Amino acid sequence: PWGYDGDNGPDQWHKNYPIAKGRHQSPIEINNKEVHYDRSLLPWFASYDPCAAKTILNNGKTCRVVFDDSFDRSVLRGGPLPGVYRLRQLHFHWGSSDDHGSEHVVNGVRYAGELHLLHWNPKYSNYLDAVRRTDGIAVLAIFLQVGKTPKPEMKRILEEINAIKTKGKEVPFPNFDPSILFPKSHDYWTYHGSFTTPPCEECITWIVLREPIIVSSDQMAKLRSLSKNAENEPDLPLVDNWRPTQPRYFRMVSASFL
Ligand SMILES: NS(=O)(=O)c1ccc(NC(=O)NCCCCO)cc1
Ligand SMILES: [Zn+2]
Repeated sequence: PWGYDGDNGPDQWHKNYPIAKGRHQSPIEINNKEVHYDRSLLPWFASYDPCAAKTILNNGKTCRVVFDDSFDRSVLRGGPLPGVYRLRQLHFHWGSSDDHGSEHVVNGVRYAGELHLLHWNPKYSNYLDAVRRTDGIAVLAIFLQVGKTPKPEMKRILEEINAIKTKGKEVPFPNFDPSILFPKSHDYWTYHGSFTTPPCEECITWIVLREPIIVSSDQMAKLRSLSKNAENEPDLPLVDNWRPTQPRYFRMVSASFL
């Protein structure tokens, strides 16, 4: 199966997922020189129900929090989106050290990690149908920057890490509103792209926040303490689960700010 190692890593994915060599792949480099300020872009809003949070799990590829998306309970709207999109899950990408780990890169800056909040368009009958549509999915991406004054709200997620150390572990994660993780500024870049892992479908409206959230080096170390193997297998650290940036081709990256 696909992974992030030499033999099954990003350069090999196209063998089983040809769209990985498509024209609308993610992540990408976001460079000020090539970004277009779009004053018609609206602010985005998240209205999340804390009771929609269900579980937190380790799937061997990332740490994921799953939400009830059986109705419009926790939604993202506004920004570049034509309507409301339902929150389905959030997960992280991180490096093996603090100097890299994000998927998007901003003016050459790599962050220690990246948080993705994945939402789908309820105009489609279910998530798997939305994945096949260019306007099916919206991902809100937030950079994790290592600093001295970490965001206390990250603690709740990192406290659960010990319970999901190995692949396949899943525990209840009730009463959590992920909007407490948001930075002050809602400034964002937006462009059309894809899943950053197989199946690499080009179904995502990306909303990448300009302002990172601050985490501590210890908090990043906590994420790196996860294992990609199952409980009874040799220990393999779950680190460097990020895809390198992909060609932008003829895509416009719009900015909501000057
Ligand atoms: N990192 S990312 O772009 O936010 C991302 C989110 C979900 C997924 N995968 C996913 O939802 N898979 C289940 C449905 C796949 C349909 O074939 C992959 C990458
Ligand atoms: Zn992701």
